[in-house]
Amino acid sequence: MGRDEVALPSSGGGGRRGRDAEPVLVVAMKARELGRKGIVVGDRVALVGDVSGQPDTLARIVRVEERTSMLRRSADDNDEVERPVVANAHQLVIVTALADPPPRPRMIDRLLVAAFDADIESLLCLTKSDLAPADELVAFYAPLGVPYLVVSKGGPLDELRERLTGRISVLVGHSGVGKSTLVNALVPNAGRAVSHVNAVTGRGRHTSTSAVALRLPEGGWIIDTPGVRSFGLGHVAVENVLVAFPDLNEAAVACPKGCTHLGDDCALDRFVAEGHADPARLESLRRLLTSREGSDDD
Ligand SMILES: Nc1nc2c(ncn2[C@@H]2O[C@H](COP(=O)(O)OP(=O)(O)OP(=O)(O)O)[C@@H](O)[C@H]2O)c(=O)[nH]1
Ligand SMILES: [Zn+2]
Repeated sequence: MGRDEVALPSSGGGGRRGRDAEPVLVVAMKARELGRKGIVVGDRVALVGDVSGQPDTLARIVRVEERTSMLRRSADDNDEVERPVVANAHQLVIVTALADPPPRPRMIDRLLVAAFDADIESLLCLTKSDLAPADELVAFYAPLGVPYLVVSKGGPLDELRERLTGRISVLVGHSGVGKSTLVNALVPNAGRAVSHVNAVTGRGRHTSTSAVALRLPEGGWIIDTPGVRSFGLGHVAVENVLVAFPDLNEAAVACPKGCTHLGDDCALDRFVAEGHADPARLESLRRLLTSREGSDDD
């Protein structure tokens, strides 16, 4: 049976001191009444029992509050069974090195699709700016309007901090991109504040994925997803990508039923040719739609 760590808001409630204080971490297990309902990192839960957080105490999770968002992935692109990754996140921070390792635009595209599908914001965090310029990558993503930040080891992080404060942010990035460097700079004492939360899915079975929630000193959480190396997108419907393109979405009513928006009979081509939308936007939309197919860890 899984045990989860739950952070209690520190006593003092809404007051300033309350917000800045360290939360109490309570070890809790899912109550039987919850049945098959899974609990994922970021979930807000109701506890009963011993919530003192003292060693060897155990509380029970009796309720999972309604989620404001759910970042999901599927095992692979042919699998339509979606698996929850993080609940209630506000943004997905895609950490990409500008060099060493080189950027992988297809992976970035796929992560953006997952964020669109979850209806959460994205932020491109471009690291290792001492090794390569950001211009090319930034230009590539400009039509999508995704905000970005350029950082380097030892450099200022004010802007990033500002975007993270008071929010729940999921950090994703491949090995070596500098994610740990970033996390250590953002959360001094990361070791102490670490909250290991096991993702429990489906029938109470543990997945191999475990995420780590770290509380930011300024308020807010960053959720590191070390086990999530790839994001299968088999569960993402075309419509869920298209809604992120309001400038094109309306024109799609003229498309044939079940249009993939990739073929010759797609109405979006004419819409753009007639000057109603930016061709670069359609190109980006199609790139994202295409990124959902094929191998997912490229
Ligand atoms: N030149 C340069 N090197 C950096 C920068 N940030 C991190 N590194 C180096 O890149 C290497 C990988 O950094 P990590 O922070 O461990 O990367 P990670 O993404 O956490 O990688 P994993 O731990 O494998 O998941 C280390 O040798 C860092 O010192 C940077 O801005 N510039
Ligand atoms: Zn179409």
